[in-house]
Amino acid sequence: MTRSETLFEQAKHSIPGGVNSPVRAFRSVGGFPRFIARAQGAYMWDADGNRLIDYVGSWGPMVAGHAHPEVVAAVQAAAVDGLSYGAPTELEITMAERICAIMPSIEMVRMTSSGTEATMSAIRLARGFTGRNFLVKFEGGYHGHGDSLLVKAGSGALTFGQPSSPGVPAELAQYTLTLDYNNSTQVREVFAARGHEIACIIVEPVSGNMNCIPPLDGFLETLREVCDQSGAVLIFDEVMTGFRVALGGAQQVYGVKPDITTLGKIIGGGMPVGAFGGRRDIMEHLSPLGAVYQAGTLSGNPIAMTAGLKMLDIIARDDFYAELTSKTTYLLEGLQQAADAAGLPFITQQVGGMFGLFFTTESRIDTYAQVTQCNIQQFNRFFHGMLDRGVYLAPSAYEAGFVSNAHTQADLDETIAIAKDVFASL
Ligand SMILES: Cc1ncc(COP(=O)(O)O)c(C=O)c1O
Ligand SMILES: N[C@H](C=O)CCC(=O)O
Repeated sequence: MTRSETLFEQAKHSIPGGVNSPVRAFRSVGGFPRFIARAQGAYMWDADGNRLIDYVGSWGPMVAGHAHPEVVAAVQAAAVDGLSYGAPTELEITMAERICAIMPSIEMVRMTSSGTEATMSAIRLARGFTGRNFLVKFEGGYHGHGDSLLVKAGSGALTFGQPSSPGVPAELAQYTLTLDYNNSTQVREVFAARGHEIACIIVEPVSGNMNCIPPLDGFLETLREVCDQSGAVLIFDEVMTGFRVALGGAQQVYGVKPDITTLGKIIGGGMPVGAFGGRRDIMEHLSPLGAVYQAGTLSGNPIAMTAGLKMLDIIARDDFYAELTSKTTYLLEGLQQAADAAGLPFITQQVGGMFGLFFTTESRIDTYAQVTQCNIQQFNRFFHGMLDRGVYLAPSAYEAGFVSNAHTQADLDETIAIAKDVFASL
């Protein structure tokens, strides 16, 4: 057995499924997860010493590469001043002001310790603000594991066959209305019938938890319109897309302004962080100003704020996103050519530094139903072929992939050359 296999067996005795987050267990693709010993730039090294070119990037946060020297130095310097105070700091003001400057739809923001907390808190706030109970989400959309949001959810919830988790009371789940992503007609119909009961729509503006699916023209605009007409709150869950598809997130790319935005991943520079923010008149309903309660012992943690602020410095530099986007495009064009040469039905989709790989005869994928029709077995064989040769892709056909600016031309070329071999072997 390899060291990773041995560790996995050991882990299963004391950690449910051997992992602290289900997708890591590789159940969707089969085999055993690689236990990671260290990471630097575009690479991770597993417990057996294998170097892996990484296109997961801790599920998004590592947009500038692993262990970026500036982030590491900032964290080391901050740590000697204390790890947590449970009292306000100037760093938190700097972080809030930076977020508000980057995303003009955000007038006030509150930090949390995870994306899940951010989305849970955002929907509670929307319910408290509107006095309504129902929320709209989209099938295959994943917004963390808050009860109201674990209904027909994406990501690991989808691949483990339990998109609607046991443990979520039916009485609560009934308030979650789940519609089809990219289906504007259905959204209009539901709002025409029940708009007065709906507190909010929560949407991944680019869907990244059922592979990578950009919004169709007019879809996000329709969400904005029905919310304006009904008084519902429009929540863009940009935990994944924020600072990933562009500095200002999907709302910058598509020019649609949400009422509330949820953030996470990149904003923590690799530390556990989330945030939610938006219109001042809504945010002022939060405790201690307003009656909607929300709190966190480690919220605004000084080390996390330091890492996140350094990350914001790095990604705000000239051409960061032009470079990230062109690297991603280069990779995907290379993969497409390699698949074409092998005669395989395969397409890719991309928004900024985020991408999707689909084994399909379709020319594009716009819906959850289409994703489920893709050749998942072929993806799984591709995944293992790449992994065996040193390329680490997301271990599921229902996850997006991520490029970082630490990926060099040589890394991308190496990945494409490996993919040529693997496609030919499928
Ligand atoms: C779009 C989206 N929202 C929310 C979350 C939840 O974030 P976290 O895993 O930090 O709780 C995730 C990722 O897991 C996500 O991709
Ligand atoms: N798709 C999820 C995050 O975006 C995967 C991360 C996890 O659940 O561990």
